[in-house]
Amino acid sequence: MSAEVQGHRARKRFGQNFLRDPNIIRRIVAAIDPKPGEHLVEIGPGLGALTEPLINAAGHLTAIELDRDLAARLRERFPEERLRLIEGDALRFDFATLPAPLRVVGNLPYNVSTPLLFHLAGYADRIKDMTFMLQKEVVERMAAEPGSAAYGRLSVMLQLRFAVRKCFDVPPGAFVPVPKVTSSIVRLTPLPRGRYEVDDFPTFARVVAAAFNQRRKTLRNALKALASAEIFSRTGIDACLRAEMLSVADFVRLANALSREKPETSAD
Ligand SMILES: C[S@@+](CC[C@H](N)C(=O)[O-])C[C@H]1O[C@@H](n2cnc3c(N)ncnc32)[C@H](O)[C@@H]1O
Repeated sequence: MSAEVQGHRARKRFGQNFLRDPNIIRRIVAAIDPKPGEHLVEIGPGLGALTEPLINAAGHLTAIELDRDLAARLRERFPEERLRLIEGDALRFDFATLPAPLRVVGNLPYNVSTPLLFHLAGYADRIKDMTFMLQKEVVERMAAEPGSAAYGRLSVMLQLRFAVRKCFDVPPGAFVPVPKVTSSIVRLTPLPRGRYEVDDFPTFARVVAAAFNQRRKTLRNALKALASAEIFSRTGIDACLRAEMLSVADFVRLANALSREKPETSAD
């Protein structure tokens, strides 16, 4: 049976685990360090454990909540001039409609955390930073370096645009209902413009996905359908390596060589 928290029945399908440990809440808010006048947006405010101290520090907050009951409660609790509440799915929300630079925060619903991170990565230009609580294992994959077992598609796709830093772990007992796994706080800060120049993003995404889809294979085999031997020799990337040995810069080089090789599509 699902747990009842402050008169609300926690919904598993919305990934609801509410923070209840005041020390952890204080540490998260201190890690975010909100300043008056900053544009903060919280994803999944829930019962407002982070929302209230964030509003107190920043003066105003935008929040996106999918659960109608929780949205109604938040509307009752906070006046509109303090909380702009958007009732809807953060996965479909156009973050370009909010003022930049944005500081994005949240104890994310774990069931949609990866697609949410990919969605938000598309707005990196408008983001000052993002501070999230996620499953520890996901945070380790986000921050992983080449050569480690945790390094994969998520690491490369996020590190293309952000510096990723794990802040601290949060034990299951800090939440109600108590989750099965440990969580971590992670900070993502957009990299300076021009750090990596990707010619064609879909090609980059395709190469990274294909390389890690068969991560035990060599690049030659995993990318058989995409990259010729000539591409490897031109980029100086050893085709006998596995994907996990390639840095983000290597993937960018490989993808750019491939997109430049594509036949020009004629206009007529
Ligand atoms: C892990 S709970 C965190 C709640 C609260 N921030 C806390 O720390 O106690 C995740 C919250 O995200 C909401 N949520 C789930 N999926 C969502 C989505 N796609 N868009 C926006 N909010 C979502 C849930 O209803 C829930 O309130």
